[in-house]
Amino acid sequence: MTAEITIAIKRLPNGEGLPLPAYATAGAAGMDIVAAEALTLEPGARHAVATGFAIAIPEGYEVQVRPRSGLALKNGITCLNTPGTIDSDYRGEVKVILANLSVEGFAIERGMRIAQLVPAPVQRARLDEVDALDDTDRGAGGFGSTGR
Ligand SMILES: O=c1ccn([C@H]2C[C@H](O)[C@@H](COP(=O)(O)OP(=O)(O)OP(=O)(O)O)O2)c(=O)[nH]1
Ligand SMILES: [Mg+2]
Repeated sequence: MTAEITIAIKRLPNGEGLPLPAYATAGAAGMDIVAAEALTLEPGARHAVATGFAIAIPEGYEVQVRPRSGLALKNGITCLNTPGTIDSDYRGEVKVILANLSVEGFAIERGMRIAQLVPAPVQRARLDEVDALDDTDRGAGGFGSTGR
């Protein structure tokens, strides 16, 4: 059993009767979250899907909203902004920005598991503005500069 953090969760009126996010298996990295609304996502469309809950993440952590591979592979449904970032100071409803990359419409049902939440520690940084950066072998080479 790895260390756990505690995240406060508040069920919103539109989340009444829905399961809260939960791990599907003992070793799951993500808690599955369900849709709090029903809609059909047309090909190429996107929608911020309601989840019916809000959370308060401890300072020093974020929660990532990640797609489910089954929906991606079978239906072309993904999180457009993956991984979505839930800030520790956000108190609004968690939403899942789903996009349909397939050529068929996809029906999202209320209660359907649409994404997963993965908490992660956050490393913040202070910027130190300088006139010159140190030299490296790579230098400014990037974007395929080392070949295929
Ligand atoms: O998949 C997501 C991504 C974000 N959010 C919420 C929580 C997050 O804390 C807030 C802001 O997200 P982000 O910083 O990614 O978006 P932004 O476009 O930079 O908005 P803002 O100006 O509000 O920071 O929106 C979600 O509910 N789901
Ligand atoms: Mg932001």
